[in-house]
Amino acid sequence: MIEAVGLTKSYGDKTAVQDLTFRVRPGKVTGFLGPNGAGKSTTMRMILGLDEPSGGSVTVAGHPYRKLPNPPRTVGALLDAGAKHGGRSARNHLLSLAQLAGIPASRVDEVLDLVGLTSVAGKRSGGFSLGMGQRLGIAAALLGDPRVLLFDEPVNGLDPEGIRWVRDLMKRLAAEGRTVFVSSHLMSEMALTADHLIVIGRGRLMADMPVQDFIVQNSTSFARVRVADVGQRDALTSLLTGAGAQVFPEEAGTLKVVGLELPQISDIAFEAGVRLWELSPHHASLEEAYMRMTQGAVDFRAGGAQQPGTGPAPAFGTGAPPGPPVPPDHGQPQQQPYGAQPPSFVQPQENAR
Ligand SMILES: Nc1ncnc2c1ncn2[C@@H]1O[C@H](COP(=O)(O)OP(=O)(O)OP(=O)(O)O)[C@@H](O)[C@H]1O
Repeated sequence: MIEAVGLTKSYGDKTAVQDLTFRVRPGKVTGFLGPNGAGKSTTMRMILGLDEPSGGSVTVAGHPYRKLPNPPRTVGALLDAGAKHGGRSARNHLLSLAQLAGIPASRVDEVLDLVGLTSVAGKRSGGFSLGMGQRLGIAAALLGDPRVLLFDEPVNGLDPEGIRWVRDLMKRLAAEGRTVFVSSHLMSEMALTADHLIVIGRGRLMADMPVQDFIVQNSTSFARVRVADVGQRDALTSLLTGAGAQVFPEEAGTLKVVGLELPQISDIAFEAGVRLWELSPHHASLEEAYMRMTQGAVDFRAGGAQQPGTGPAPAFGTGAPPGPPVPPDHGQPQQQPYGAQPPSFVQPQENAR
């Protein structure tokens, strides 16, 4: 179990993580979701004792990481698959980590086998593909056979086969009763992998619930309505709104209607003498719900087309409201802005077996 209480981290006047309280339970894959810059890596680093909280606390198996009696047996982590000595073979890389942690060398071959790297164990890891590098990072995380595992964006850059492999592995580890905490900015991936979701945006908790509940609460059904006479659109909007619907005009001239069944919309239009050219059912995807929930909580957006908090209000739906408008923050680097490379294995300098 991982438990955060009021966890906060500030860098100068920048608050990366704010008052996060959550529990990550064993026997489940818990997805840690948030857009770029939401504070996922910072949170993971605090869990692993690599960053000191500015406020609050976080414990793993009841202890702050640095006070764990036997860290590598308790927690394994993949933070950055690139953090390895490329000149070393995969086996030697793992052997050196095992030695530092007091883990028997025989475990190295076990984990190489587990991640499917046995046939390339003697090859320089510097020549590995992205997928092989991820597997090696995962092998390092598994070395101590820990009960708690953290993976930061483990499927980044992987091909579909690699993604599937990681997904199956996470599920298997959770089925063995381990605590599996995996970060991602992809809702679609987490919907397939995770049992439980913790969603953050701009460092704040936005959702903490089972995936199924998130789906039920956030996948919104709506109707798309096209009126024959554009001049009647506003009148129909008022009638539908009066009947309890939320109505949003769309760019194509259609109306998006939330909260009324299709026959109700049809009847209201019929009684008002409004001729419809389209009345169709639609379902917002989970990805859309997540985007809507975290809208305004995004530090970095591809193409720079939209600044944080300045996007359109949520078009419809039931997600949490977007955060308040926030000034752009393009001065910050996107990933691992700390200078030092985090280890792919949380080093047990003390108390190693
Ligand atoms: N050492 C630092 N100094 C200043 N600001 C930092 C530092 N580390 C992180 N930040 C800022 O804190 C915020 C959270 O960053 P973090 O890397 O934890 O987010 P993330 O959710 O992991 O994002 P990504 O998905 O892009 O990795 C960002 O605005 C980032 O710029």
